[in-house]
Amino acid sequence: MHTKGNCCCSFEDYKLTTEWLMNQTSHRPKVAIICGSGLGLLADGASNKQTFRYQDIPNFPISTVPGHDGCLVFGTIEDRSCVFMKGHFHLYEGYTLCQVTFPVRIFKLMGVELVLVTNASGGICPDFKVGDIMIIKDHINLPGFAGQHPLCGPNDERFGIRFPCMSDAYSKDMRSVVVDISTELGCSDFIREGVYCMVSGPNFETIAEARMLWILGCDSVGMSMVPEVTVAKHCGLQVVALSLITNKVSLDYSREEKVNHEEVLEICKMRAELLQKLVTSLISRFNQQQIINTN
Ligand SMILES: O=P(O)(O)O[C@@H]1C[C@H](O)[C@@H](CO)O1
Ligand SMILES: Nc1nc2[nH]cnc2c(=O)[nH]1
Repeated sequence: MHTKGNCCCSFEDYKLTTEWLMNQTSHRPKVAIICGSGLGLLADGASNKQTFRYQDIPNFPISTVPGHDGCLVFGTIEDRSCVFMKGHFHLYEGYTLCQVTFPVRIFKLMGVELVLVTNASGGICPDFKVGDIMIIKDHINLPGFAGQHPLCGPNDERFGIRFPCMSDAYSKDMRSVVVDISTELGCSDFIREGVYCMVSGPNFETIAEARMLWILGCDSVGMSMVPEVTVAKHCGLQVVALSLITNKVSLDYSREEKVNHEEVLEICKMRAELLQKLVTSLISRFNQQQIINTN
């Protein structure tokens, strides 16, 4: 890869990877699903699967975090060709934001129209319970405030404009479809809506940090997704994002619980089946043209 300002990938890098993948598969996905920590199981329901390990794909970073399998799976759900990222990339792994978001631009060049993101996060809103699924309605890009932003550096107009609008990053129509689906599936008790804040990690929050985030309007906190969503929105993709609340973030010095990654993965396992049903139904609605291009 070449270095261009803050960006380490050129348009040719993106093109080369896209062409390599398109030459290996006959799938032409319109939907990409980015599976967060421990949520790679979401790909298991697909048929006609074709799997590529990240290390075998030109220019692709590799996953270094437990719970992130590190492979790209093409498959069919409800007659719709999809591509799943089993594992995504994080700043705390030492990747640049250009590497973290590399796959999103590959999806764009492949012809993807909708990116469905799942992740794990800690619940800050005191009403949230472990195992709740938060439909993300907005985010706070905390690393972005400090210049760790995936769109810093020369802007490539082939992907999008210099100053993209982010006030509608998470499609309102799609969010209401998720609410409808959760009612049909009888799981609306677990469904919340809220604001996700990205921190770089890798440590979980101090109590003072958690209190600050709550005052700032954050309902949950995690270490991913915002760069991918920003790049997806920049290049005109629709986005829907679901965050699994895997732990409650402590706002109180008297609380004894200590969060750890194993607990995060355990809760992901517990909710993987429900998330899979939600994701499948969402793809099928997309398939029925109910929510396509209505952003
Ligand atoms: O990769 P995601 O954002 O789903 O997972 C969160 C953030 C860290 O990677 C990990 C910490 O347990 O969970
Ligand atoms: N930053 C952060 N990321 C998480 N991912 C899962 N839980 C948490 C959490 O409590 N804090």
